[in-house]
Amino acid sequence: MSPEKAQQRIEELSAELRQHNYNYYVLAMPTIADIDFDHKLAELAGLEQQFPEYLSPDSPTQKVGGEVTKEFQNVRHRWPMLSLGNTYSPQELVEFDQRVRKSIGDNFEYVVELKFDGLSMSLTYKTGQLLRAVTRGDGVQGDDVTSNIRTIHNVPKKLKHAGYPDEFEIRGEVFMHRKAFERLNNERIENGEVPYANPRNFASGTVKLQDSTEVAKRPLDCFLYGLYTEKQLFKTHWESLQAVKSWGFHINDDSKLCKTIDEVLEFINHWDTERYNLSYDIDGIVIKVNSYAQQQELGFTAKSPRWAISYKYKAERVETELLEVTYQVGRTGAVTPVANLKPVLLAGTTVKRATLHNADEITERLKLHEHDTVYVEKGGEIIPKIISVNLDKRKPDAKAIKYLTHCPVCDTLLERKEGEAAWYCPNDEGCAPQITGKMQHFIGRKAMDIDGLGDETINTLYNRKFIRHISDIYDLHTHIADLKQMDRFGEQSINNMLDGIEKSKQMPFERVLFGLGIRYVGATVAKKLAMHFKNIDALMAASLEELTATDEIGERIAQSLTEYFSDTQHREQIEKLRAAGLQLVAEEKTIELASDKLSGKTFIISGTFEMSRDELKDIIEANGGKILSSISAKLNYLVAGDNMGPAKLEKANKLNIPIISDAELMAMIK
Ligand SMILES: NC(=O)c1ccc[n+]([C@@H]2O[C@H](COP(=O)([O-])OP(=O)(O)OC[C@H]3O[C@@H](n4cnc5c(N)ncnc54)[C@H](O)[C@@H]3O)[C@@H](O)[C@H]2O)c1
Ligand SMILES: [Zn+2]
Repeated sequence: MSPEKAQQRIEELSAELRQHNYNYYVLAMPTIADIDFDHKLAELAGLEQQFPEYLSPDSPTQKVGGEVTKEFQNVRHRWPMLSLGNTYSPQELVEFDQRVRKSIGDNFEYVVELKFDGLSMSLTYKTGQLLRAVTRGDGVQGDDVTSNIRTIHNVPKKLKHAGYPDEFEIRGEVFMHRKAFERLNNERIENGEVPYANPRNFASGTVKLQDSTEVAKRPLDCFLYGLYTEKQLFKTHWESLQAVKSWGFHINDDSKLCKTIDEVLEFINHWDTERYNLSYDIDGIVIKVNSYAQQQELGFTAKSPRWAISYKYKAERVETELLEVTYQVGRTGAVTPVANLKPVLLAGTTVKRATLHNADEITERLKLHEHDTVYVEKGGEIIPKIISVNLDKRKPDAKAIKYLTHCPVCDTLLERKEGEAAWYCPNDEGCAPQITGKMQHFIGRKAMDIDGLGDETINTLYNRKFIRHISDIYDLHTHIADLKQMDRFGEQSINNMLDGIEKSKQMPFERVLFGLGIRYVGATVAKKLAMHFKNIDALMAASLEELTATDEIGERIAQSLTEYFSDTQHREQIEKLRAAGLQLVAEEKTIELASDKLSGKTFIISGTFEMSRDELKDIIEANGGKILSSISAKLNYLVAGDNMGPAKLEKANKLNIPIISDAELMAMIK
């Protein structure tokens, strides 16, 4: 390769890899497979070695790929958080072993550990208490995400046993178990949100959330695997692992001491198949020289230690033919493309379909053509994914696949909102899968929970034209004679169904609100809205500003609500539900603590608490206190929770305003 060509390719690869780093670390939405990323990185490293004059100090080969964000306070790491060299080939592991032997001789051991597929976290403890949790960031500085990490059950907030140093840092991996991932991702799909591709991305996206009460709802776990102390306490990594375990840290028990590289390879072989039996994803094995003295002798490169390496498993990948792309319309009207494949065996199961997520996946990322030969991969995920197209096998006259312009069911022109990935069918009152989907959502367990009425019955009743709208469910009792004529619909089942429907009229307002299926209004949001606005009329009358001023309601939800309520058909539905006797007013919570103990006092509530801010506000007002809208000299108390903005804190300090916790507030009214 000529130097000009090399320089050009180096620049090209660097730019591309930087973009992938951003997608992966910052957005938690990577667009290429790890193995392809690693191949490109290896290609770049090779070129830089051959043409060192073009090696830039900020090349992706020289720096950890992540970055810090503006949303969190940035903290400098006491010890840089580096990456790990990696390989997919056993031969290269043998070469790694030879390099180590050349440097430190033959008298050493390895510790082999599972490589958990999550995001790395540095925890600092002082006098046995968790002081700080920081992401790796760019390796030099990370984001302070302490209040989010505090929600993780397996991260000790306070250590029980003595023996630990006064201050130390411990590093580990934060991850999400596959089961939790599936459950939460399905909820996202139900709420019309973009699902995450795998548990790693979900964990990574969660740790970066601004709201730790939301983080608390998404179960994360954490394995610790590295102790850092000012004074060296142990001679080996293995000893330190045993010690931190006795201090109360969650360490993984599958780690092993190995004397030879053959033992290491055996461990790798064992976990190649055994990993599918774990409840979480691993993407490889980490091999570390055990002795700290020998680690020091080996030292570091700019980006990773020379005393460790990771062996990464190739995700199982097969080639097959794309038969056709079909489309599903969900209850929110989102149109989801699905790739129908020529059946092929992959990781023990026959694969016939793969997710395509959205239009960009077809026309931008994969640029799919009719009858393309595609590579399908199944990582930890359940639903396989098309990784790329084998261009060599594309027929020259193959036509590019175009995304639909019209709804596959009702033929309405599809719409896409700015900044959103999905196309929607806007015909929500006339498009069959949207109508039945909405009714199925309404009767679902988390909404009206109607006994005796299931998804299949909804379909049948819809096809028989008994129900077209949610409100029609409450008219079913007028059709008993007709219902009895239906196949497999006996008197008993009809009675059960009507009983269930009657009972649902007592479901609280928040459930009804969730049941309406307004886009982005999940169960939690519905609860917040019900608590804040108290009844449907106040909610329907609320302006965008009033909505966004509500605890945890952002622009996107507010917009969706105003749009929903501006539709006359939706308003008619609500009136019918009201006439049927459903609960459209929140139950008044009796606040037993009511008193005048706070009368004449003013408060501002900031940050997140165990109870919602609205609940706290109600308690303050019920006891005679007043809520102010901004910090001024008139303010008596700032009630501060987790994650309060630094600006507010600074202002309160400047004005010398007492900052109290929710517990202190409760003590004031006792
Ligand atoms: N697909 C993409 O777009 C994309 C983009 C950037 C990076 N990546 C992937 O990420 C890799 C680079 O990421 P990286 O720099 O975090 O390196 P890495 O993931 O290859 O290895 C380092 C990390 O491993 C983790 N780890 C898990 N178990 C561990 C254990 N037992 N001991 C020590 N560390 C352990 C730690 O978080 C550590 O930071 C690339 O090789 C690539 O596969 C993919
Ligand atoms: Zn439609």
